[in-house]
Parts: sequence; C-alpha cells; structure tokens
Amino acid sequence: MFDKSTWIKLPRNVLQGHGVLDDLSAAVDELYLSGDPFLVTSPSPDRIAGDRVRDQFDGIASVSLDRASFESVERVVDAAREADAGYLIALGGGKPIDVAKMASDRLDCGFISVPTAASHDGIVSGRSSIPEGDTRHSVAADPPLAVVADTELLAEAPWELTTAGCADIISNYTAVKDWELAHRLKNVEYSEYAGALSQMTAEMLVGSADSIKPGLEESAWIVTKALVSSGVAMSIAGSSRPASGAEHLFSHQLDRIAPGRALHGHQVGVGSIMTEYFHSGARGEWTDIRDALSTMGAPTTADELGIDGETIIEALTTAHEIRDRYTILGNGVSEEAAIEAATITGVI
Ligand SMILES: NC(=O)c1ccc[n+]([C@@H]2O[C@H](COP(=O)([O-])OP(=O)(O)OC[C@H]3O[C@@H](n4cnc5c(N)ncnc54)[C@H](O)[C@@H]3O)[C@@H](O)[C@H]2O)c1
Ligand SMILES: O=P(O)(O)OC[C@@H](O)CO
Ligand SMILES: [Zn+2]
Repeated sequence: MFDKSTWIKLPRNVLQGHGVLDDLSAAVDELYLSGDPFLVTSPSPDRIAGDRVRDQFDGIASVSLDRASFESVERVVDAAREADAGYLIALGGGKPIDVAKMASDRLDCGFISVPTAASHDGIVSGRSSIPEGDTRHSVAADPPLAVVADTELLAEAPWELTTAGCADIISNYTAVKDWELAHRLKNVEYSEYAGALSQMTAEMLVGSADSIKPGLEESAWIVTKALVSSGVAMSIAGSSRPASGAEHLFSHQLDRIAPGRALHGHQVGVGSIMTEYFHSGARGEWTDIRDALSTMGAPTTADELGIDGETIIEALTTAHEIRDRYTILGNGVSEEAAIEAATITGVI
C-alpha cells in the first residue's frame, strides 16, 4: 500500500520591495482574516517602523519585547487574548518574529512577518527558536501567513544584520551535506527538492556577491529573496534540515555558553567553514565558504566574532549534544581534531 503523505505549509503572500510596508494592510485584507490585529515588536523596530504599522491599523494594541523567552511568549498570549485579537503582526528582527510565531501557535491564530532586518531565514520559516535556561527550543510552528519585506527599511538596518543573513544562507551548503550524510548513514528522510532548492539558493547568493554592498538597496533585495527561498525549502522539507546542520549545532551551543556575543548568521557562517573542513578535508571547499563570507563582509574568525578560541573549541566539541540531529560531527569530535580544524581554517 502507498502510505506516504505530506503537508507543505507556505506563506500565502510574500511582498518584497521598496516601500511595501505601506501595503501591509492591503496584504492583510487579501488574507480574509477575522478579528483585530495585535502588534508584537521590540524597541528599535518599534521606533523605526511602529508608527507606519499603527497608521494602517487604527488603535492596534501592541507589546514591545526586550528578549525572546517563554515569558515573552506568555506575555504576548495574555495581551493578545485580552485585546481579543484575531491575528498577530510581528515587526522586527528574529526575536519578536520568533515570539509571535510561537504565540500564534498557542493562540491558534495566524501571524504576519514584517522583518526590519534581513538577518536570517527565520523571518519566513515555520520554526521558532526560543532560548530557555541552558538550552534552546527550536520548535515546529506554522510559517507566517504573509511576509512583508520592505527593502528600503531593510537596507537602512545596520549592515552586520544583512551580512548575518548572507552567512545564514551560505551555511546551507554544509547543512545540505549533513542532511545527505544523515540520509545515507541513518536513513533520515531526505527531500531532493528541498535539498536542491536550499543549495541553489546559496549558489545564487554567492553568484550575486558583487552586488551585495552596504548602502545598496539591491543587497537587501537579493538577501531577502534568498531568505524567502531558504524558508520555502524548510517548508517543503517540513523541518529545518535543508538550512540547519552541524554549523547550526555549533551556533546553538555558542548561544548557550557565550550568549549574546555574535549574531546567529555570523556564528553559523564560521561554523560552516569548520564543518566543511570536516566534510572535505584540508584541500576541500572550506576556502570557498570562507572567501564567500569574507567577500560579503561576514566574520570568518573567532576574533571577528568576538569569541575566544577556547570557547570555539568547547562549542565545536559539544555541539553534537544539542539535539538529536545526525551530522558530520557524529557522536562528537575530539578536542585535538577540533583544534586542528579551527587552526587550519584560520578560525582560531
Ligand atoms: N526561527 C528560526 O528559524 C530562527 C532562525 C535563526 C535565528 N533565530 C532566532 O532569531 C534571533 C536572532 O535574530 P536577529 O539576529 O534578527 O536578532 P534580534 O531580533 O535580536 O535583532 C538584532 C538587533 O537588531 C535590532 N534591529 C532589528 N532591525 C533593526 C533595524 N532596522 N534598525 C536598527 N536595529 C534593528 C534589534 O532591535 C536587535 O537589537 C535569535 O533568538 C535566534 O535564535 C530564529
Ligand atoms: O532549526 P534550527 O537549527 O533553529 O535552524 C533554523 C534556521 O536557523 C536555519 O537557518
Ligand atoms: Zn539559521
């Protein structure tokens, strides 16, 4: 009997371009949602663009969050219930978007993603990543009903947020290699479509490297397109596998042992250099990954991340413990092997 089935959840409307924030209410109208909107944001995005949202939704209730946490999710759930909201609008970087994503799951309502930074593919994905104590929960949730990515706004964001988005996409190279490896060694389910889309997204971004420069709105356009495409790959796969392998385990571990030092995308980029070394050796493609990151202005060393070498080694040797996801790290790399990889690749 043929018993396979799949359920692919994707955003229904993706608006991207100069000034599209002012089309937010039109994009929402197209979704035929009922009830009032509720705005979830954080201080800087609220200051930068909150009023442009409020101007389109008269009297919209809101919360501004300082951090992503389960407490923040509860705060949003309570406030949105109090306001009798029908759906959420998340305005900001990854933190308010992740909190709104998880809160909308709890509230059983939809949410709209309005990124103010092209900093990672969580702005489109159906995964929410919330730290709790010593660990980080990356949980399945529904992707946004719509994404409204205003390239004018994104181009004005601090440049390092955009280079973090670039690095999150470049890390797809090693994520796909890890996924293929897990398929071959552990019979993990693999989607050719999702793997190919994720890899092609990284290739196209690297191919556009010359147009990715600070002050160019086209950079925000190229990076956002790639983030959307990577998010779609995750939706097709029904997991973050196409965009998250050992380099992400390394970054999640850094978030535990050295929280708040560097951006998610920058950490996974540096992780990707080292995990590519593990995949293909000293003469392998890790130099391509390092050079692509460097061309786009993303960090390639521990120093540039602002993290000391010892912490890098600790994260690399313990990353496999983060979650049950088979990667090139297997059951863990030894300290000697980690030091060698980090040294040969110039990370430390
Ligand atoms: N759900 C997922 O799949 C996924 C993927 C990657 C990362 N994440 C999570 O996202 C979070 C990190 O996201 P992030 O890097 O966007 O961090 P963030 O949301 O904390 O934003 C970084 C900083 O940039 C500021 N900012 C945002 N837009 C700005 C703008 N236009 N101008 C000036 N400042 C602006 C924010 O206020 C914040 O201080 C982490 O919690 C991470 O775990 C989730
Ligand atoms: O599932 P995780 O590891 O949080 O990855 C999601 C996203 O960061 C992929 O780029
Ligand atoms: Zn990522």
